[in-house]
Amino acid sequence: MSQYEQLCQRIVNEGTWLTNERTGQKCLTVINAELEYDVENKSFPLITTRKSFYKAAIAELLGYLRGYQSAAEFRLIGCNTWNANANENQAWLTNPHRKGEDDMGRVYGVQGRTWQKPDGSTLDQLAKVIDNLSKGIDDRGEIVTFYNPGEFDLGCLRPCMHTHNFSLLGKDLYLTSYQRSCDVPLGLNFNQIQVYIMLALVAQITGTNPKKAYHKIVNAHIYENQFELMRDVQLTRTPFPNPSLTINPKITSLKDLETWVTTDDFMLEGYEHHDAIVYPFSV
Ligand SMILES: Nc1nc(=O)c2c([nH]1)NC[C@@H]1CN(c3ccc(C(=O)N[C@@H](CCC(=O)O)C(=O)O)cc3)CN21
Ligand SMILES: O=c1ccn([C@H]2C[C@H](O)[C@@H](COP(=O)(O)O)O2)c(=O)[nH]1
Repeated sequence: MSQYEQLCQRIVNEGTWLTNERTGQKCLTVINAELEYDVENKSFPLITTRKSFYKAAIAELLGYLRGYQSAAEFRLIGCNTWNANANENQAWLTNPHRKGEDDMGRVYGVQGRTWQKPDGSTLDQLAKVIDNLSKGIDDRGEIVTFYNPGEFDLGCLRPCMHTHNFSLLGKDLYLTSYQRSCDVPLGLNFNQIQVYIMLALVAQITGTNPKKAYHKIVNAHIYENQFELMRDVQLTRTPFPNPSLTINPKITSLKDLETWVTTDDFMLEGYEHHDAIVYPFSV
């Protein structure tokens, strides 16, 4: 079993059923999961016990790095994951801060690229980190955080994977990413790809060597309408070895990421997988 399936099995064996008020669903839940990705050896953590639509996960990350605020911008680059939270969640639809169709509000990349300061100016957390790492500097606060409790009412959802903390040891780059809440059948399929690529990409554009990425999850859950598919279908399958991912070496700056990079600049080799499983999504 790979670490992903081990976590799924642990939830099935040891989880506690909790009712989630926001979605009205019960979730089988465990607390504290720690995953590790070997970026140095290009072992790409892609789910193999079902087909992964990994390009959408890469597009979602690109949208965060660009500071997108609209589900329409995400759709244009091949990612449909924000349509429901932007347009179908009742609490957000009636929120006076919502700026109309597809607006997600001040979530994720909006915080990462334009954190509002008290004087009315904004702070670009990602640019600061990339600038420092490019100069070989780690001030022990190379952090990009999307978690801004003072602005939760300005966004459609609180960020789940909320903080990325980089560390430099000489030329070697590490990443520790923190996630408060994880939909293991759907969200984690995307989030593990994103943590891996976040380290690989930032290393590439800062001229450092990617080593390991550490992914720390607090609340890891399976929704009740996903449970049987997970236990009786996905967990009965044997995983294939991890595929490997190559990133276009022409990507060398944050500007490149903001302007011309697409999901075609991420090339996958050796992806063997079982059939697709369509898990229900709770808004
Ligand atoms: N309940 C819930 N779970 C999540 O994982 C989640 C949210 N809400 N809200 C915000 C984002 C949106 N995310 C999503 C949303 C949908 C898929 C999804 O449907 N994935 C499909 C394939 C999607 C495709 O074809 O592009 C899958 O089978 O993995 C994944 C992540 C992750 N986040
Ligand atoms: O990147 C993401 C974004 C969201 N999720 C999941 C985790 C939860 O199931 C929902 C968010 O609901 P909250 O009530 O705000 O916790 O979305 C994810 O796994 N990964």
